[in-house]
Amino acid sequence: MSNNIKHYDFLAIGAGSGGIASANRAAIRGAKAAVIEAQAVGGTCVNLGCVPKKVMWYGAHIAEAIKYSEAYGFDLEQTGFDWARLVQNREAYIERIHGAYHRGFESNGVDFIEGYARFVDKNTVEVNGEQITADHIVIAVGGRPIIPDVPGAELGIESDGFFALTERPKKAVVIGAGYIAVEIAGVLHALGSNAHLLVRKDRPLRYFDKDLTDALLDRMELDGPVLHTHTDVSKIEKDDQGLLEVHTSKGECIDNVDCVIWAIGREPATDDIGLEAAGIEMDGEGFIRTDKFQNTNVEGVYAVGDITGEAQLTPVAIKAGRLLAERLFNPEMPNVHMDYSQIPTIVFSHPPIGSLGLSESDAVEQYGADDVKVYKSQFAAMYNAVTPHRALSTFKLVCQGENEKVVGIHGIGEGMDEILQGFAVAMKMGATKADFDATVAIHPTSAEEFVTLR
Ligand SMILES: Cc1cc2nc3c(=O)[nH]c(=O)nc-3n(C[C@H](O)[C@H](O)[C@H](O)COP(=O)(O)OP(=O)(O)OC[C@H]3O[C@@H](n4cnc5c(N)ncnc54)[C@H](O)[C@@H]3O)c2cc1C
Ligand SMILES: NC(=O)c1ccc[n+]([C@@H]2O[C@H](COP(=O)([O-])OP(=O)(O)OC[C@H]3O[C@@H](n4cnc5c(N)ncnc54)[C@H](O)[C@@H]3O)[C@@H](O)[C@H]2O)c1
Repeated sequence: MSNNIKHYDFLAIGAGSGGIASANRAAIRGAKAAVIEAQAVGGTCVNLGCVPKKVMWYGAHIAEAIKYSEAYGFDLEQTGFDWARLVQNREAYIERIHGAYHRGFESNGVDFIEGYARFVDKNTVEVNGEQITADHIVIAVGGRPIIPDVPGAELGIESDGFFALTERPKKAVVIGAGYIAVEIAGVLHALGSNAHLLVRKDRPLRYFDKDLTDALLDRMELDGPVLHTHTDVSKIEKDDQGLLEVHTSKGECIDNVDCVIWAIGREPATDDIGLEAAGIEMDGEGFIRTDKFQNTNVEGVYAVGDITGEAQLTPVAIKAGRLLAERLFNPEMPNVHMDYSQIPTIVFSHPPIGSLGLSESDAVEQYGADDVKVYKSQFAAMYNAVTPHRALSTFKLVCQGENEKVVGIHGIGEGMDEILQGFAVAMKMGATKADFDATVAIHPTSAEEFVTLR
C-alpha cells in the first residue's frame, strides 16, 4: 500500500448519531478510527432534528405556561415573542455541542475528516480527491426529507427549512401525519402561528395505539392546531401578494399562507455514495438492510442508523453503532448486537405521547383478545386541574397472559416525555401488572397512574 494513502482500522461515513458513536467507541477500544462528514458534525439529530426541535418545543411549553399562568395567580402582559432570538440562542447551543463533539474526538483519538465520501471499493473511499482505506467501514449517512411531486410543491419547505426560519410564520400549513408533522404543527400553533395540519387519513400517527391518537384528536379539537383530515394537497400556488394558496383534494383552498411545510417522510441518502463500486446492496427504497450484527452483504462493510430503515431514532443509531464497535474491537464482546425489540419512543406533541411495545390492537392480533387485558386511566393532570384548561391525560397498560406480563405501555399527557424511560426498564426486565401494583406510587404525579391502574 502506498504511504500517502491514509489507512484506518475503522472508518465511519457520516458524523451523525451512529457514525460518531461507533467511531468514538472503536477508538476507545484501541482502534485507529476516523469519521467523515460532509456537512455539520452531529448530523440530523443535533443540527436539523431532535435538538433544535426540542428547543422549539420547550419554547412552545413556555408559551403554554404563560397562557395558563393567570390561574396560578400571575398577572402577565406578554408584549411580544421574538422568534429570531429563540433561533439565535438555539443555534448558539448547537455550536457548543459541535465543540463538545470535537473535544470528544480529540480525547478519544478519532480523526475528523470534512468532505463527502464515496466508495471506490469495499475497503476504500474517496474524499476531496483523496483515497482513504479501512479494514472496517460503517455507512451512517442518514437520510433527508422528501418533497412530493405535486404542482407547486417547491413553494413549500421541509423540516430543514423549518429550522432555517428566522421569523414566525403568520399562517402555516403542515402536510404529513408522522412525528415531524405533528411536532412542527404543534410548536407553530403554540408559538402563535395560525397552524393547519393536513393528513390524508382520519388522524395523524395512525400506527400508535388508538386511545392515544383519540386523545390527541380531542386535544387538537380543544386547543389546536387546526386538523384537516382526509385531505391531500393537489397543488400550491402563489397569489399576487406572494402568499401561498394550498389547494386540497376536497376542493378547498387554504389561502394567505406564508409557510407550507412538507413532513411526509424521509428518504435514505444512498443514491450518490458509490455503493455499486463496493458491491453493497440496497433494498427497493434505497435503505441498506443489515443482519442483526449490522453486517451488509459485503464483508467488512456495515450500516447503522436511519440508513438501515430500522426504527429511525437517535438512541437506536447510537446503540447500534457502539455495539458494532464493541463487537469488532472488544474481544470480550465478540457476539454483541443491537436488540431492536421494545424501543421506547416519544412524540413531542402537545401534550407529549409516549409509547413502548404493543398497541392494544397489535396485542390482540398477536395473542388473541382472550389473552390480552388492558388497564386504562383518563384523568386531568394536576397541572391543568387548577386552570380552566381541563384537558385529560390518557395512560394505559397492555398486558398479556395469565400472569399479565406488560407488553405495551402508552400514554399521552403532561410529563409523559420524562415518565416513559423508567418504565421501559421495568418492561425490558419482563415486569407484570403485579410488579407495577407492588410498586409504591409517587404522589402527586401523573406517573403514579401507571402503578395504580385498576
Ligand atoms: C425534525 C426531526 C426531529 C427528530 N426528532 C427526534 C427525536 O426527538 N428523537 C429521536 O430519537 N430522533 C429524532 N429524529 C431522528 C434522528 O435525528 C435520526 O434517527 C438520527 O439522526 C439518525 O442518525 P444517523 O447517524 O443514522 O444519521 P444522521 O444523523 O442523519 O447523520 C448522517 C450524517 O451523514 C452525513 N453524510 C451523508 N452522506 C455523506 C457522505 N457521503 N459523506 C460524508 N458524510 C455524509 C450527513 O451530512 C449527516 O451529517 C428526528 C429527525 C428529524 C428530521
Ligand atoms: N420524537 C421523535 O423521536 C422523532 C421526531 C421526529 C422524527 N423522528 C423520526 O424521524 C422519522 C421521520 O419522520 P417523519 O415524520 O418525516 O416520517 P414518518 O414516516 O413518521 O411520517 C410520514 C407521514 O407522512 C405521510 N405521508 C406520506 N406521503 C404523504 C403525502 N404525499 N401527503 C401527505 N402525507 C404523506 C405518511 O402517511 C406518514 O404518516 C420518524 O419515523 C421517526 O423515526 C422521531
